[in-house]
Amino acid sequence: MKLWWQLAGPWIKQHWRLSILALFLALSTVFAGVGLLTVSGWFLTGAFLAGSSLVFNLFVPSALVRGLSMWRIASRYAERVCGHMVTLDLQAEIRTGSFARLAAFKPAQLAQYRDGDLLARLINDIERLDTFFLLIITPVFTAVIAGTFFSLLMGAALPLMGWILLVVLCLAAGVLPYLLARKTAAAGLEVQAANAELRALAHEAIAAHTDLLVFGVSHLAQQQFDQAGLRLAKAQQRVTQAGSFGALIQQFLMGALVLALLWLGANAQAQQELSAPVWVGLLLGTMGLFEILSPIMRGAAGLGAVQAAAQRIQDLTIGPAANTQAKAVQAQPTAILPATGPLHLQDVCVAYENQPVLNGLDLCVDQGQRIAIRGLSGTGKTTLLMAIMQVQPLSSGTITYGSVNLTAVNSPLLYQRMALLSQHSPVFMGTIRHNLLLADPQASDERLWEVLQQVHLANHIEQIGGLDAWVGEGGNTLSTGQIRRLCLARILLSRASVWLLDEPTSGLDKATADAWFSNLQQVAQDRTVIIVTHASLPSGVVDENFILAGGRLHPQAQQAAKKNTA
Ligand SMILES: Nc1ncnc2c1ncn2[C@@H]1O[C@H](COP(=O)(O)OP(=O)(O)OP(=O)(O)O)[C@@H](O)[C@H]1O
Repeated sequence: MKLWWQLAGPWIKQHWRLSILALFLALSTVFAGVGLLTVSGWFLTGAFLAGSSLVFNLFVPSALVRGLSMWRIASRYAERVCGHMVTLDLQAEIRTGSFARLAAFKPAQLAQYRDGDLLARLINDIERLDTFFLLIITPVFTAVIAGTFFSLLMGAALPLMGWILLVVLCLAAGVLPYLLARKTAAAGLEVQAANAELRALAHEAIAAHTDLLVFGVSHLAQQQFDQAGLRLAKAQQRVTQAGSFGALIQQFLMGALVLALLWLGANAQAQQELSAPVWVGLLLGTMGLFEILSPIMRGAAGLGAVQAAAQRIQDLTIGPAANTQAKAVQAQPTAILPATGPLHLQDVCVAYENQPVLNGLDLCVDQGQRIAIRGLSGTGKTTLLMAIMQVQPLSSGTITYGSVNLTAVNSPLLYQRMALLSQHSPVFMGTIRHNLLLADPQASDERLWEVLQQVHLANHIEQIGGLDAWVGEGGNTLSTGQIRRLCLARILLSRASVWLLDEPTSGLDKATADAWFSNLQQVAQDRTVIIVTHASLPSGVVDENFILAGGRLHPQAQQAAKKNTA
């Protein structure tokens, strides 16, 4: 409950009128239903007895039956609409809030989670939370109010019957669901975890589908999937079995209650303490109350899963990773970053799990200068670019741009000044135009065609239908080299003053790569460009070459650079 409230509380406080309306409409539906059965029982018995000489007013009960049935229909409809508005809006609020917090994570924080698990948290777990309002809060609220009211009514007719009804309702709507919730807590946890595992495995298997086929190991992925599916099925079975057993006991209780009321009522009627129409009416009304009880049992059986889901969402949004992010955001001063200036790295150290990768690295790049960084695989070239983008935190040292320390600059401003083409820059599902406008939403079509020309992709885009040509998920209608060129075109559109290009021409043939590099000076104009590459560059593309080795940059003569990469 506490976990759920932490997630749902802010929305409910903001929309308390709608939430209370939903609860009262549920209560109104129960009152109409129970009232309808009570009056019907009273009416039918009274009408029957009227035929055998008892005087009975037929007009009032028949009008009540019609009125209550109309009330029940209208109230049920309004309750469904309102209840679903609450749960769906609440779900949307939690989902968008969680996504926004997740979007602010740095890649290293996101890397702590499997993609499929993140999806499971944002979809399955948030969906699971709706059970709490619909199957716990609403029926318990109605059971408490309608149950107390009806017990008082019953007690007014015959006190013992009222007490028995109250005790049985407490057992059926309180004690039994509580015990069931405790019994299914562990299995509920398992259901959510197994669901997440299944999603993660499916996600990974789809991503690695070709390799799994080529290596002939798809059966291993299948086995893992089967095991997770079996684990989920077993956990769900445990929840269902416990839930069914709980429902059975509840039915027994209800049956025993009906028998007790029949017996007590028959005695009271024989002793003329209770009229027959009132007795039958109250009995049927009691049976109408049972309508509230079955959702409570379903809700109680799913409470463990709700608890687990709320915990998993909390771990993501206010857990350690999110806290680090929140602290970083709080601590972020809003220094103004100049549009141009020298980029200066001083004594920069970066380590992964205490393993140093960059170790006292120094670099100074003037505005408009273009440099290339080479080095053996794994020496830390990507890490260096990530450190400049403030994506990878420094263990020590400083990075300044125009004399402003980058740690003092908030991310949106930093990303206006610096653009990164990473090794895994993605193409998003959508059109070519959609993918390009991400870098500059105001860019005209002429400008888009211009950058496509610069990356030697314009002809192909014309052939596939122009800027509105659709590229599939991850750009799967394009070749690897075409995807890379589209990402390059996106960078060329960026108005940032510093371009950080990690293996910009990977996947391109040498002629296209050379042509692109040769054009770089013209397209980059007065931007600072740092290129991480293993390729040999045509002469004059960069002003300086460096080798990254031992965690530091070492200047390299142009000629030596060519030999090194040849
Ligand atoms: N998130 C991470 N957690 C732990 N170690 C990491 C992480 N990212 C990178 N490393 C390690 O840091 C080292 C430098 O990685 P980096 O990707 O910066 O190398 P690189 O020089 O760009 O390599 P390549 O030329 O192959 O792209 C590698 O040994 C790598 O295993």
